[in-house]
Amino acid sequence: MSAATLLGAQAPADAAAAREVLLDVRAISKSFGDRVVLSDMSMRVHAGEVVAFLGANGSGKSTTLRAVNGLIEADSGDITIAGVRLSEASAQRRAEARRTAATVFQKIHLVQRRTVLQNVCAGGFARLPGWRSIPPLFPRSLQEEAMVCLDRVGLADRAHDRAGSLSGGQQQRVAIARALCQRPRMILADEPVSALDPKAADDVMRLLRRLAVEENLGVAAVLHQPQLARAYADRVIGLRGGRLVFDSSVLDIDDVELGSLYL
Ligand SMILES: Nc1ncnc2c1ncn2[C@@H]1O[C@H](COP(=O)(O)OP(=O)(O)OP(=O)(O)O)[C@@H](O)[C@H]1O
Repeated sequence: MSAATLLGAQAPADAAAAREVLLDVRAISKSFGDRVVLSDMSMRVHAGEVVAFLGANGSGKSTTLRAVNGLIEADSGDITIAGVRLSEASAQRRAEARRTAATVFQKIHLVQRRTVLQNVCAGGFARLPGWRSIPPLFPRSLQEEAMVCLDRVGLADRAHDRAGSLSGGQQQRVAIARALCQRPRMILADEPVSALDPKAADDVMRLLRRLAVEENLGVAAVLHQPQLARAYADRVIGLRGGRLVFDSSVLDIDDVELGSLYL
């Protein structure tokens, strides 16, 4: 039995169809100069599911997530986040919608000399317009909320330690707590486990799956390990050369198809 099955059965595709759509990407394309890196890419993320992006280096996985979180803008196509169609929304509505999708990166970017709690509070502060840097003191209510977020990732007992004293896997869980402090509906994780050892990678993936199953968050994670997708995702999106190759329930896809992405 896979770890994901223990945490909650991986949903068949028709179950996902009945859930709320948190992210709807329709036919987006993106070029850098004359280089097309994403063509007609479409995908959805539903509440309560983990979607894994797989594909060789340069296949467009991160570009898709960046078009969602606003680090880049797609050249064409449509993105709807939490019911807000970005192309038709005001700049303020677009920013609000994008804040419902918190991003976690491979490079963890905690302020190492600050405490774990202060780093998590920064996620709550990021909800405020005009936020730039971590202030020395956070309001008590925000500290309490940050403690709850740390508890959700199993690190409340490390709240007052310096972030730099934690292991890589623990720091990634703190980064996820910081993302939770933004009160997202969805977590976009761009290679969240690529820098971690196998045990820490499992811990982080198990946490993301638990947040989906128990808290109804949507999770979209770029992964380089097909076996982690198989263990922890409900759906797998395969990309090759900026094009969607498949979008399947993990129950319907075999190792040959997964492996073919890397040929
Ligand atoms: N800002 C940019 N300017 C120019 N080219 C870019 C830019 N961002 C990405 N690219 C190119 O777009 C292509 C797709 O990149 P992307 O990061 O989406 O791939 P990926 O599937 O996430 O790959 P990897 O697994 O290596 O991270 C790559 O060839 C990359 O070099």
